[in-house]
Amino acid sequence: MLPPFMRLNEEIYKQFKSKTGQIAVLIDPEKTHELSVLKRIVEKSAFANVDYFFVGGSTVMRKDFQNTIAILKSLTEIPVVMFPGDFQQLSRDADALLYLSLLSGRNPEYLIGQHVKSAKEVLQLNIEVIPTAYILIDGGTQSSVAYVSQTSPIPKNNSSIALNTAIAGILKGNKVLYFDAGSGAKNSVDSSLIKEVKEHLEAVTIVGGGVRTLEQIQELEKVGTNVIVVGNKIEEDIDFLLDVQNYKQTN
Ligand SMILES: CC(C)=CCC/C(C)=C/CC/C(C)=C/CC/C(C)=C/COP(=O)(O)OP(=O)(O)O
Ligand SMILES: O=P(O)(O)OC[C@@H](O)CO
Ligand SMILES: [Mg+2]
Repeated sequence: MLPPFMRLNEEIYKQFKSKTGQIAVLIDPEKTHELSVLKRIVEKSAFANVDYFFVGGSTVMRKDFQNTIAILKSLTEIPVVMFPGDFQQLSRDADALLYLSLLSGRNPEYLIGQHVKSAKEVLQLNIEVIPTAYILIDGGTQSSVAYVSQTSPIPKNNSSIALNTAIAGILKGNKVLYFDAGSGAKNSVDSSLIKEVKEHLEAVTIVGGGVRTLEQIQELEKVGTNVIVVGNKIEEDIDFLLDVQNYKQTN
């Protein structure tokens, strides 16, 4: 028998693939789980034509994670995608799960351990599962993900390791490449890396970490990034979504 998610029609994956320059707002349920705050974010995101909500964090309790997703689903039609920091961060209310393997690291716990611990639960969620090569690139500050996973990111100036990791990720069957400079990164992922990756692979690309300006979004869109993730900037300044609205209208 096929696992249930294989019978689903890859709706979110197809949507990722369909366009470049899509925007995902990252909600970290550890900081943002109150109805009133989520309501404000949802309203402004809908106005800005945001494409997805990603939900996750490096240290989130299951209860906050599941409540946050349930609230988002009750407020909006914008797809809600799980971006889990660990195997506790699962909910059956979401639209899809980024099934992350932390390929930039060499910690077996984040390559297979977390997956084994949650395998049956994931199968029973009966939602779209998107195998994702998760690749950390040095963003100039130690990121929570690097700390929590006890791994080192790929050095920023070594595009050859990053490219080879991406190729290996696709050869291993991942369908999406997520390059992350880490939450609150000083330097976001260089568009030149994405350009190089796109010259070798047709894969869907997601980029996040330290994206705080429309110029960065535009640069990343220009080289073919499918989804650009913005977290901290919106936590600090929700009106950045007005700029996003402007950007979306003119691009
Ligand atoms: C198999 C399942 C269910 C999960 C996989 C779990 C794995 C392998 C995760 C990869 C490593 C990891 C810890 C990813 C975290 C991704 C994430 C949600 C980052 C957001 O970081 P923040 O939590 O916003 O950072 P701050 O704590 O600085 O806010
Ligand atoms: O919070 P920021 O810096 O936007 O980072 C987003 C995300 O990709 C981190 O995992
Ligand atoms: Mg965060």
